[in-house]
Amino acid sequence: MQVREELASQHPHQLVRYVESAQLPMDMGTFTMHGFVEKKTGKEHVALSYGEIDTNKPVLIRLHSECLTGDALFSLRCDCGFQLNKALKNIVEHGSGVLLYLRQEGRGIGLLNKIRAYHLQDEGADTVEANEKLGFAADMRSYDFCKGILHYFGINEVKLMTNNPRKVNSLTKASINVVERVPLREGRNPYNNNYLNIKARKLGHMLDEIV
Ligand SMILES: Nc1nc2c(ncn2[C@@H]2O[C@H](COP(=O)(O)OP(=O)(O)OP(=O)(O)O)[C@@H](O)[C@H]2O)c(=O)[nH]1
Ligand SMILES: [Zn+2]
Repeated sequence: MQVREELASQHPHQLVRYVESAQLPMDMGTFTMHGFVEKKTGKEHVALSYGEIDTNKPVLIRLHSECLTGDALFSLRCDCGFQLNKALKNIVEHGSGVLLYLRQEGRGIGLLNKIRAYHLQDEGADTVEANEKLGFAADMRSYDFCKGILHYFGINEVKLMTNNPRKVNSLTKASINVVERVPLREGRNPYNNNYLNIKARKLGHMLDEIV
C-alpha cells in the first residue's frame, strides 16, 4: 500500500526527461519516434506513436521490452519479434496508439547475461532457473517510469497489449487506468514452445499451454 501511494504521488517529470521527436517511416506506416531518458538509470527509451492520440478515450498501447535477438536478429527462441510486429500492426489497424520500446534487455539482466542464460538453457535449465543460477531474479524489470512517458502524451487510460500480469499491475499501481488487456499471442514455434509454457507456468503469463 505504501509503495502504491509513493508511486501515485511521484510526479511524472521526476521519472523521465523528454529529448526529441522525429518521423519513423516503416513498411506498415509512418510512426513518430519520441526519445526519453529515464532519470533513475540514465537509460534511453523510445515511444513510437501513430495517428492522433485522443486522450479522452483509452489509448491502445504496448510496453515492449528490448530483445535484440528477437526484435532485430530474427531469433525463434522467444516470441518478442512476432509480438513487436503484431503490436505495431494492431496500432496501425486501430488508427492510433503508442508503443513504448523499453531498454530492458533480457528481462532487465542485459544482453551479455541473456547470452549466459541462453547457454544454461542450451544445457537444460528453463528460462527462470537460468536467471536464478546467474544470481538474478526471474524478472528484474520495473515499469514505474512508463508513467512519465505516458504523461508526455497526456495518457491516463489505456488498452494494454500484453499477456503479462505484472505489466497490468505495475501500470495500475502507477495510477494508469488499464481498462482492457488485449492478448498478444504470436509466434509460437518449436524453438520457443517450452519457453512460452514456462512463462505461463512460472511467471503467470496468460498464454494457453501447448505441450
Ligand atoms: N533473462 C532472459 N530474458 C529473456 C529470455 N527470453 C526473452 N527474454 C527477454 O524477455 C523480455 C520479453 O519482454 P516482453 O516482450 O515485454 O514480454 P513479456 O514480459 O513476456 O510480456 P508480454 O507483454 O506478454 O509480451 C525481453 O526483454 C527479452 O529480451 C530468456 O530466456 N532469459
Ligand atoms: Zn525475445
